[in-house]
Amino acid sequence: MSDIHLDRVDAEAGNLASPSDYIALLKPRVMSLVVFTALVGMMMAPGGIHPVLGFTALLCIAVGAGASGALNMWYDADIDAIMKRTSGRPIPSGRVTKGEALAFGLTLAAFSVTLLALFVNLVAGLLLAFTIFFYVVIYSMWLKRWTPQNIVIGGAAGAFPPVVGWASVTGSVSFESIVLFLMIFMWTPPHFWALAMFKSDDYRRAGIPMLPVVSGLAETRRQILLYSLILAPIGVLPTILGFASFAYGVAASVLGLAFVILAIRVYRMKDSDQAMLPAKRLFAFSILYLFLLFAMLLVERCISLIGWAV
Ligand code: HEM
Ligand SMILES: CC(C)=CCC/C(C)=C/CC/C(C)=C/COP(=O)(O)OP(=O)(O)O
Repeated sequence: MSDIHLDRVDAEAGNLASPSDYIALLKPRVMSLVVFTALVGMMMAPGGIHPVLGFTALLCIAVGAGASGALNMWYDADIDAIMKRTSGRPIPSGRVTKGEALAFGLTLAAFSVTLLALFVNLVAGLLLAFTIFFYVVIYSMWLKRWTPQNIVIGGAAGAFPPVVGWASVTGSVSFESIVLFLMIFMWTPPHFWALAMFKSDDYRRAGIPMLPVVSGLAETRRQILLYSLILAPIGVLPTILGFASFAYGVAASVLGLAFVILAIRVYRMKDSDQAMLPAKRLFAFSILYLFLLFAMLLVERCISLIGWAV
């Protein structure tokens, strides 16, 4: 029987997809922070945008991010079925066929890019298209299965959303939006490798060359600390470069110090440490860290807009 026929047999065996399965294809929890960073990029851009256009732009970025998640799950269906962490996802569990996920992702990608390009501006539309392409083709189809540096380069896909948000307002890429890109780009390796440390058996079973699988836990711990030491000062760049307040700089410095302290605790872990609490703590803190940095930038921007309006 053909793959598609088998897929259909699975789906008709009582595993029919529900709307929540299609929502799961969008990776909503991961993408929520991605879209938040895009909102901050949009709000920090000079000049402002009509609320309707701003909402449309954010909707397109959210739908585009979801589309990239669905296309990532379509392509990764084989390894997702092998890894415990992902085996319950809609495609490996037979609730959605690969063909349905592919059609769903392509439709959402085409819709979001076209709407953003026509309703907001072409530069933002092209940047969104490139981000989707980078995540689905460059990262998921090529880097992820080829090199232990997969998430370092692939991390660029996750760092583009604030650049797309900024371009939605200005129609261009600026030095400040590149700084926002850098903050996420340098954040991604410690964010992900902390997780990969306690999920390395999954990746080994799936044959994915993640750093802990290829170079071992000691090298992974070393690189987590290295990237964390680079990330901490980059988080303070908005103040250093004059587009955030001194108060933001102090808070970002404290958060960066906390990030480095957690990374040092990971670095000091023993290979025999099965619980891997320091790695789990760093992974959880990495999400809070990025959210707090971008939330502080957003609050500052809103205060300045209100102050300007009053
Ligand atoms: C190549 C870059 C990235 C990789 C390889 C990566 C990898 C992962 C993985 C494997 C998970 C666990 C997800 C799960 O088990 O369902 C995760 C969780 C998460 N990631 Fe990342 N991530 C990346 C970039 C980002 C970016 C750019 C953001 C946001 C700006 C982000 C935000 C999150 C959030 C919020 C979670 C927690 C989701 C949950 O609680 O289920 N990630 N990441
Ligand atoms: C606007 C737009 C297109 C935004 C996309 C932003 C983006 C690329 C975020 C990265 C999210 C992520 C979990 C990557 C890991 O994929 P994985 O396949 O390594 O993770 P998995 O194993 O959990 O599927």
